[in-house]
Amino acid sequence: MASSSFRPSVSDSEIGYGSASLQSHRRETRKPLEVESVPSPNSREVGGVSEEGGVYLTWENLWVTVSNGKGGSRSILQDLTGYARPGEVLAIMGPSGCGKSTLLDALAGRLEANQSGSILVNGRKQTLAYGTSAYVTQDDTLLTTLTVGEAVYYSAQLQLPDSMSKQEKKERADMTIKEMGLQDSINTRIGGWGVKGISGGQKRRVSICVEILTHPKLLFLDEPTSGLDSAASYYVMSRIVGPDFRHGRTIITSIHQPSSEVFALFDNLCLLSSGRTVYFGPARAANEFFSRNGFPCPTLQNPSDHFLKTINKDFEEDIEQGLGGKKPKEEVIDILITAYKSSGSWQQVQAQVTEICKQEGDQALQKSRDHASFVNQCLILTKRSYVNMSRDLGYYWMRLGVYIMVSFALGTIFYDLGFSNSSIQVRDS
Ligand SMILES: Nc1ncnc2c1ncn2[C@@H]1O[C@H](COP(=O)(O)OP(=O)(O)OP(=O)(O)O)[C@@H](O)[C@H]1O
Repeated sequence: MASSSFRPSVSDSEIGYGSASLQSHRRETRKPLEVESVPSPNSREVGGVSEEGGVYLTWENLWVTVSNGKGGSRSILQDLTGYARPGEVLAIMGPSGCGKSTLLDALAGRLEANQSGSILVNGRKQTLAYGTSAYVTQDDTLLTTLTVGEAVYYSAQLQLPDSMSKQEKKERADMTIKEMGLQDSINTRIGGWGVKGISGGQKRRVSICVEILTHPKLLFLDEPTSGLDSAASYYVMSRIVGPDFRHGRTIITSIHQPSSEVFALFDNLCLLSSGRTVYFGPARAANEFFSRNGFPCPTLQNPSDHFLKTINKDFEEDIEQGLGGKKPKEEVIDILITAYKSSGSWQQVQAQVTEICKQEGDQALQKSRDHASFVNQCLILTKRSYVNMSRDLGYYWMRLGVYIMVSFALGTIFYDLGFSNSSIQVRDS
């Protein structure tokens, strides 16, 4: 699991996690989802159930509330319902501040804020076990002095169990590096402030490598393409959500402004505006939803740009609604939210959630995977820290300089002090 600075405090809600995979001996007998949905071009659906043995995540009536600083509260997420299935990629999109990261955090069980509603894993309220899920945060927290290979290999040693040999861990690290297309940069330093290293896109991929070493069934990605140009974004996203990588995995990603090529990689889309659902459903049907409600995407415009422009109320600009004339943004958003709540997409989402939850009977809790023992973790961290410090000359020499200065300052106090009481009193005065 990704490093997390906080843990959930949701004891009063129905929310719970667990790791679960569908028991293999019941796989053949599982009923297909009976919901008629637009088939996804990317998913590997078999009789309505896209992938087997994976993690189905559903959330219903999810609210997240924070204090508004004036003794009251403010809802960041309002009554969200949705699902994510194995072998599929769910993209969470919306204007800045609409609640994308909050939704991801809530689903991943990393939220401190008050939340209510139900989040179920394979139809059950359960806790995701170690190694079942991973969370790639928006910021890359990598040691800049290590090479790509070292960063991934040290992580493999920390995360993978002692029952795996060093060679097996190395192989897993190499395979993951290859999977993310980083084999040519394996010996290049990550680099950072003042030291040139790999590119921003490669850094994002290293961060992802580190998180997927345990082969998590559920992957959360927070803005995996932030700071990348459109070509790099496509390259990164096509690696992450490509057919080989997504197989059996449930991937949920928040994303700001995908190009049309990147957008085409998504199966489902959750479009948020001020914490409310504007649209949830097949990504390729979103255009039709906007057109049907009077906001067609202009020719040659990227659909995702059009969606975001239409529902972004940070900048006052009236929007043309078909023949209905221009409408203020607030009104446009309300029209779309109301239209979604009365659409077939909304009914399909509810039906899918119900169907997924119905299948819970045959889903066993997955055992928590092992990681390196405490002693091994201490040894690996010490070694990694030593490598890091010895390579970071500025940090190393600056510390050495400070220590020498402090020693000198303290030494002068005792220099030529003598051994008698009077000499100590003289120095004291
Ligand atoms: N702990 C908190 N306390 C108060 N407000 C919060 C808290 N967490 C999030 N918010 C607010 O909730 C809203 C949604 O935040 P969030 O980070 O989820 O948005 P986002 O869609 O991910 O934004 P961006 O795309 O810019 O990263 C923002 O207005 C933010 O200020």
